[in-house]
Amino acid sequence: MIELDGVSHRFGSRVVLRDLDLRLAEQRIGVVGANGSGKSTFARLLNGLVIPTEGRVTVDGLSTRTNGREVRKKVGFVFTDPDAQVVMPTVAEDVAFGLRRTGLSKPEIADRVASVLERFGLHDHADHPAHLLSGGQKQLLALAGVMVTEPETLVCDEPTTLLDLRNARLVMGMLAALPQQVVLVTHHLDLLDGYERVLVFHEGRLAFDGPPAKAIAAYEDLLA
Ligand SMILES: Nc1ncnc2c1ncn2[C@@H]1O[C@H](COP(=O)(O)OP(=O)(O)OP(=O)(O)O)[C@@H](O)[C@H]1O
Repeated sequence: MIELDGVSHRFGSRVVLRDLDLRLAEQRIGVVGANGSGKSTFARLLNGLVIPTEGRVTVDGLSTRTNGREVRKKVGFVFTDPDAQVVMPTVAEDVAFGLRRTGLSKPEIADRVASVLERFGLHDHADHPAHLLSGGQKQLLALAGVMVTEPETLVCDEPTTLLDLRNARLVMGMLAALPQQVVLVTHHLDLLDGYERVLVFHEGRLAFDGPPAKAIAAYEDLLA
């Protein structure tokens, strides 16, 4: 369970998020809002990539400020651009990278990597250079690299923005099938169909918090 208590965040003198008190318990949570409304900053608070200048974020009681490493084991993060995340020469090595400090043996790592590559449809590419994958395959690889660490929550910051329709569907299909909690930041409101809860940000404030249809109506009102 991720909780935010009295959270505000500023970059320099600029307040980009204000007064957030939230408990994120639902399995599928969407995050929408205009450019610059604070969505990415909010997403990054959830696993300690950003530490709030006021208040605290905890994951199962662990503070992102003091327990960043433990928190990041529980909360995985997928960036918009997989090139920010894909770091090793081959597909299999890249997935194994996330397991390097887990104390797992080499055969255990190889097993886990093989099963994740199979699940994400990348098993035929295990020894291929990661940089030669298509955009959609790279995003799947980034997702596989996070999922191999078995996080309880996956935070995705516009993971389909750079993808064509086919690849976006592929990635969304994989996300939809995950048993884990997913927090999805997106500008594509149709992706939030079936989500339990949608947070609408506006100028750094939480302007609406509720089911998708009402959230989308609230978002449209804000933009009108
Ligand atoms: N590292 C940073 N240093 C300074 N200002 C930042 C930094 N990151 C974000 N900001 C500012 O914080 C505000 C919120 O940015 P954020 O990226 O959270 O918004 P967003 O809703 O995700 O936007 P978009 O939809 O364009 O991705 C913006 O005004 C942005 O310029």
